[in-house]
Amino acid sequence: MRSSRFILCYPYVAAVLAKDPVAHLVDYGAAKSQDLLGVCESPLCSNEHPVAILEDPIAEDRAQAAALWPHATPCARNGTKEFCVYSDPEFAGRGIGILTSPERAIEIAKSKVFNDPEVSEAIDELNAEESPRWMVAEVPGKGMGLIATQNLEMGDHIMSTSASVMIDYSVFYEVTEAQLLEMQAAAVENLPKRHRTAFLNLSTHDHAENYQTQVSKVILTNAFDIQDTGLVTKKNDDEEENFYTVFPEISRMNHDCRPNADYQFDPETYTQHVHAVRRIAAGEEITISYIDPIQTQKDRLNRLNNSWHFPCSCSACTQNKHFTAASDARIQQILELRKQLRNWDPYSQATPSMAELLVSLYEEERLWSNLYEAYTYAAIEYNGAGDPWMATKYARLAIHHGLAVGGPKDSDVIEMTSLAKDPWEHWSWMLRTKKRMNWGAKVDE
Ligand SMILES: C[S@@+](CC[C@H](N)C(=O)[O-])C[C@H]1O[C@@H](n2cnc3c(N)ncnc32)[C@H](O)[C@@H]1O
Repeated sequence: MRSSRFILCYPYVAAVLAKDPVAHLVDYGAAKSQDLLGVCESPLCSNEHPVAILEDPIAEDRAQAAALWPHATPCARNGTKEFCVYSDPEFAGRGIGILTSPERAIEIAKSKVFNDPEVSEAIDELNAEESPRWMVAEVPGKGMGLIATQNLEMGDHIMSTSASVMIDYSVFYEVTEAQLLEMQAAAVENLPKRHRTAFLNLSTHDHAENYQTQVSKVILTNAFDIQDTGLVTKKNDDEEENFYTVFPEISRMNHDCRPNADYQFDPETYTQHVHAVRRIAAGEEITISYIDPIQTQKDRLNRLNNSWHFPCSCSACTQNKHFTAASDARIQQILELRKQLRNWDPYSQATPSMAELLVSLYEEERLWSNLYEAYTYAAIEYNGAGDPWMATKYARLAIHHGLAVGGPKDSDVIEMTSLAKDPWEHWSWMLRTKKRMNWGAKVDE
């Protein structure tokens, strides 16, 4: 399962796309009121008014969070909800700024990554401001981009970096635009100079009139959507747990509908990792996809144009109409096959041959980032039909490719590791046959 996604719009206007996780999908078995106090104008934003603090339901959290973070201002408040900028200029050797509630700031400050020196030193080492594997250079028609400086193989590590600024989604719903601008700018100001410069050098897509707008446009043009990673505890289903996050070096990568690299966020280290998803030659541009690539050319172009405001010029978007029609037909068939393979009703038409076809369609479409999903479908389908050896072959391929894309904690990688270890003990063993033959029902009778 993907834990982060590149997006352009702020959450309240973004339609966030996620890739297609396989194993856990197998079904077997606005904006609110803006009634705000000014940024830190309220006595409740300061610890200097003990009477007000005693009467304030979140005073205790605010004081505790302020004690745990080197910087804990400015803040903005909406009724009983409050959000502040929590900055640690020493985090991972280059600093971080997080816009969130006092309660979540406490939880984050107490997490292992902020307390275990071994974890923080490890991130410090990973943080890639320079690398022998890539360099930043101008790419015609795209601004700056990342170029491979050596040949890379599928699965090769390209870079890992910790975040500059992380914005709790709730902030977007609860604070005014003016407050958001002020808080974002403060988070960037609190970064150490080198890191701040890397952030401010990023593309704003178009002209920015002042510093606050520049910071805001950098965030809009370069943020990743960190989703469902368990970074913070959700108290109920309505609560957001996503963070809008900038990783400056990684944000230099331009879009391609058939990219040669992919990224994954590790919540235990607050680090985003990038790996090659196919062989990349020295001198080639390193690219990622900003959108779900399993869409027809027209839908991809619309999505990039509407959300990102640039015309897609990648080879899959600019090939002639005959190749485009053939590619779109493959995409349509991929979508249809996935539907069948996900269906565990006795009347599903899914077979191992269908899964084989899915694998070859992903290959023809050069969907290297998604290929492990097709391998996962194939492994489950073969196992469901009682062929443990072909199931193991595809499980191993899924692990190999899935590690580069989703990492070791990806749900499909975990599922395939368990299948490869013992296909006969895996939940999918003979499942398709059992369903078709209604074996479970006979046993129950
Ligand atoms: C995250 S930034 C990528 C790095 C950026 N090119 C730079 O100069 O820092 C995203 C912006 O890069 C440009 N961009 C990315 N991929 C592109 C592509 N395939 N074609 C044209 N422009 C692209 C667009 O301006 C987009 O808003």
